[in-house]
Amino acid sequence: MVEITLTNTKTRQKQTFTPIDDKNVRMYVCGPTVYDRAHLGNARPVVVFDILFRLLRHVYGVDHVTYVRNFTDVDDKINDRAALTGRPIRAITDETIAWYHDDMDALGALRPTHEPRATDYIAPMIAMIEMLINRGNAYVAEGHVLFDVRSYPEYGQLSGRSIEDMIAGARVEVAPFKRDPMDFVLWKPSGADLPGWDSPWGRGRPGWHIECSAMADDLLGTSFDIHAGGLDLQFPHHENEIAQSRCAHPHADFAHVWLHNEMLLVEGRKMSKSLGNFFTVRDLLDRGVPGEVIRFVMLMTHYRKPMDWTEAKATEAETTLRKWRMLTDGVAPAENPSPAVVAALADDLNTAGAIAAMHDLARAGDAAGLKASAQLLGLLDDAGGGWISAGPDLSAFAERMNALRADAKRSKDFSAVDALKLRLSDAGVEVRMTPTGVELLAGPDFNAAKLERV
Ligand SMILES: Nc1ncnc2c1ncn2[C@@H]1O[C@H](COP(=O)(O)OP(=O)(O)OP(=O)(O)O)[C@@H](O)[C@H]1O
Ligand SMILES: [Zn+2]
Repeated sequence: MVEITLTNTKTRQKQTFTPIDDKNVRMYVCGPTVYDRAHLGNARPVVVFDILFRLLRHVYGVDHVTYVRNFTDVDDKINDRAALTGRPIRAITDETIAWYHDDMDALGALRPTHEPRATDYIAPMIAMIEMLINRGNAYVAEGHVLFDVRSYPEYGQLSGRSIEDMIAGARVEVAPFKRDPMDFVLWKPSGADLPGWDSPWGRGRPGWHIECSAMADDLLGTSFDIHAGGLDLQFPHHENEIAQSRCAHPHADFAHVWLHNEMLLVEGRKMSKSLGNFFTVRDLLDRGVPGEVIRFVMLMTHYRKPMDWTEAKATEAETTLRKWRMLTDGVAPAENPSPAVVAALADDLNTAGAIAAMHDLARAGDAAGLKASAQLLGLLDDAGGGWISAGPDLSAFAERMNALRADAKRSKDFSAVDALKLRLSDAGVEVRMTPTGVELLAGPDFNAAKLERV
């Protein structure tokens, strides 16, 4: 069996991955808060952990991996959006979830096994909060229920900070009813104009952190293998999830391995909705950047390193994919992906290493091996609609060439034909004259940017 190593944020070490139950490997990834289109930064964890999902399915079997990624469909950002637009909350969340599916499908991400909506899990959240109150880890104050961080001595271990450091470093809301500034909300009261559910503490709604704890517990159990998300969630979100789940189930250990992807940056800063420095996945797709290219660009950087989106990377990705498509067109994939590619992925998801190994396969002319390996990474998939085809559409250029040739035959001046031929071949397009007309073919040096200027 392939040995997988992963960098566990909890231990700060690269460790051999050993599932609790190799017949059911379980992973949870924090999903989006659904009030707006996903930006390119939001797509990074989706693509990165899709690779992990695919690798686990490859190693343990397609039916032996359970992947849960939630939708946070109750949140004050959603309430604000509803108030601003006058639209019903459910219309906003349904529409955003449909967009999310469209956009992430376009990136070739497999749908997780379960995609729970937080609002379908209010009862388990209330049950967990009651448990925390009963065990002395939470208290009721002014219609709120708060988690008492001082009741959990291990609080801060995931991010490796003391409570004092965290107070100093975080902009915590110091509500008068909190015993400690780090205490966080499990439940809060809802006025008549806000979504709310009946609870032992009156009509209200859950805090964000308890949502993930309750959904993970319900769908994966109290101890499971992997919990993942963006690095921006490590503190406080994941720290709080651990505190809630470990206190509610003291004999279980919640997630064994914690994985965090680094951020997608724009000029050195995290791409984020709040900073306003974002563009959406849909913006790129609508501009004609294929989802496969976006996916490839994400995979060019290791998930634990920050990355930028650049046009140069997109061009490099597109050129490589075209080359590989041409090489593998009509070729059946090998039975197994190349061991070098699998080994790179198994080494803490070294996707850049996997790409390098695929370049080696391409150079060696192993088209079947390349195709099987690329498909393990969700690339060169025959099914993907709107993805890069085997070659560019050159029909307009062929027409232009045929028209010029017809003119030239009459005028006996072939200079315009020759000039076009030269520009096409400079863009990597082979020009073949046949008795029935001209045939154009993108060669291995095909360059889309140059073709645009022909
Ligand atoms: N710039 C980024 N790079 C990588 N991952 C990101 C980035 N921004 C958000 N994420 C991740 O996207 C996922 C969805 O998170 P969420 O819907 O809460 O986004 P968000 O935090 O609201 O976005 P923003 O920070 O822009 O408001 C999380 O796993 C989060 O870590
Ligand atoms: Zn979460």
